[in-house]
Amino acid sequence: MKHYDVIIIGTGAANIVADAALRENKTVALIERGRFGGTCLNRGCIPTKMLVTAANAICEIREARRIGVNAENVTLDWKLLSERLWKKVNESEAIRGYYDRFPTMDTYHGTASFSGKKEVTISLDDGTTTVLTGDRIIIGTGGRTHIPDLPGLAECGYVTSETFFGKAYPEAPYKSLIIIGGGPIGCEFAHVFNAAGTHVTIVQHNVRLLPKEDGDISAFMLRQFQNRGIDVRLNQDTISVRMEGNEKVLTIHSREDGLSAEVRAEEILVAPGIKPMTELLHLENTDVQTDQRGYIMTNEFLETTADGIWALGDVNGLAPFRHKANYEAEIIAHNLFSGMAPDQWRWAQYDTVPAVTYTYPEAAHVGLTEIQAQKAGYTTETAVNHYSTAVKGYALGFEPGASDDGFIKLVVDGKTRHVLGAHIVGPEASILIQPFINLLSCGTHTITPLHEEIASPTARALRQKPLTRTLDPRSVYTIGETMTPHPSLSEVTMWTRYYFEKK
Ligand SMILES: Cc1cc2nc3c(=O)[nH]c(=O)nc-3n(C[C@H](O)[C@H](O)[C@H](O)COP(=O)(O)OP(=O)(O)OC[C@H]3O[C@@H](n4cnc5c(N)ncnc54)[C@H](O)[C@@H]3O)c2cc1C
Ligand SMILES: NC(=O)c1ccc[n+]([C@@H]2O[C@H](COP(=O)([O-])OP(=O)(O)OC[C@H]3O[C@@H](n4cnc5c(N)ncnc54)[C@H](O)[C@@H]3O)[C@@H](O)[C@H]2O)c1
Repeated sequence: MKHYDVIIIGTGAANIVADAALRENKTVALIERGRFGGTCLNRGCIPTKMLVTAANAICEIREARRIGVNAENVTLDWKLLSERLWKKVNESEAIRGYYDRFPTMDTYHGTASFSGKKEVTISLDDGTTTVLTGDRIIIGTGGRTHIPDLPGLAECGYVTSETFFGKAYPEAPYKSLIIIGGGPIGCEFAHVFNAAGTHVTIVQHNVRLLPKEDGDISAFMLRQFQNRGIDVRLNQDTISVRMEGNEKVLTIHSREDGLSAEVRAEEILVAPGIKPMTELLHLENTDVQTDQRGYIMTNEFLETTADGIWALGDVNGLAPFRHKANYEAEIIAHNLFSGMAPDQWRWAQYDTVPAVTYTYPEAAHVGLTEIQAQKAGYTTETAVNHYSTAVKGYALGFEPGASDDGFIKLVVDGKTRHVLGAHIVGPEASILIQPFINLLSCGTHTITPLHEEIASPTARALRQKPLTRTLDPRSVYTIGETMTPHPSLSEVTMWTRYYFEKK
């Protein structure tokens, strides 16, 4: 049985912790059951944004007519786009080789599960098993698509974001596509395939598209989708799927008027949310506790209920975004492997996690919605400003009062006039949101305990002090520690700290 200073399960954002441990010359075991690099690179943010960027260009070129630019026959070269996409995704093949160069690291390709409190058994891909122990164990196993229990779905076949960026990747855009789920995955895929000429139908359970966005933004996005010919069915129960010839037929049931209907397409993409990858871990052999939904509970230091085990990213159920997973990984790396004394430790705050949906146009937000702010007891004021009011917005073709004239909605505390939340819908919302993320992230923060019952002796002591931290807006370190929506162009400007530190 081999012993390590650090065992890391999952090679998404947890690789950041691996890098920090290696810099401290720790012995590290890195375990991955799928492709090295995790969801973001292999089947998430990166390949979707390769597709979205091409789809954006199609929409922009078509709309440029209104500012006097005519281009005929705008078509999508799916083959070229796909070649570029897979070239990027296949960078994952180099990741394991990169880590294998470190004498203090062993990489394992297989499925990890706990066989003891600090003991991990790996079912390796070659059919053998191996058992490891570790002083510190980091769980970064992510999540995967939650498949609804829908009669006929398995028999008729379907794709998920995982299989789409795998065996089911199509040789050409579908002729027609049903998308189950109107969240970020459903809406981004709808945008891509609509731009590619596919007839897209979204079947959404919620009464809104993108229900995690401000209500006005959801309504705006619905209008844009409908104007571009996407068939959006809101407030629906999915009942069953059957084949009719080569078509998949989905029966739906309106939750509003009780009427049933059928939608049909060549393929069905299932995107109704994710569930945590915890079931293979056999956490019952540890002291790691999960919540009712199966997510690993973590505190503000990413400690779990088990001594010496940390968890980060999608598996803890707190804002499933890559920038949030990176932020958490950097906190663990800083606290465990930078040689900092506990009073220099960092802790996670989740009130400034930004979110961007990369549709056309983009939707971005940080902080509270108006309703959330009112529920939190604020007397709110809002300010709305449309793209058409700015010279650049008008130059881009937005006319006052037009149905596609995007906007920013600021939610402000009526008493202090502090910004509580910013919500933007329109071109490059992912970039326009960044100043508000920086604004809300800067200043002096006092530790906010999360899951107070999860408390190592150090965490308890730091909470009692209580620890404070000042993020000076001018400091490159503050810039580096402020979240940047992944993968927005703001990363070019916001990742300066990495270049400064020559990482
Ligand atoms: C289609 C799609 C688009 C997305 N787009 C964006 C976006 O634009 N912006 C954004 O911020 N977020 C986006 N996300 C979300 C983002 O990808 C995730 O939040 C992020 O990748 C989570 O990182 P992680 O490190 O927690 O987990 P992951 O990157 O999922 O890594 C976990 C790894 O652990 C491995 N693993 C699991 N169980 C075991 C085990 N028992 N043993 C060994 N290995 C195991 C898995 O194979 C996986 O490789 C998107 C997600 C999807 C699906
Ligand atoms: N740009 C980004 O940052 C980005 C992009 C894609 C995904 N992600 C992340 O990945 C995660 C998964 O994305 P997602 O869009 O699948 O999840 P989601 O949970 O945000 O949205 C899923 C939607 O599906 C609907 N739904 C659930 N069950 C349904 C059913 N049976 N029939 C019809 N509709 C149903 C829900 O009402 C919900 O609005 C999200 O948490 C998201 O944060 C982020």
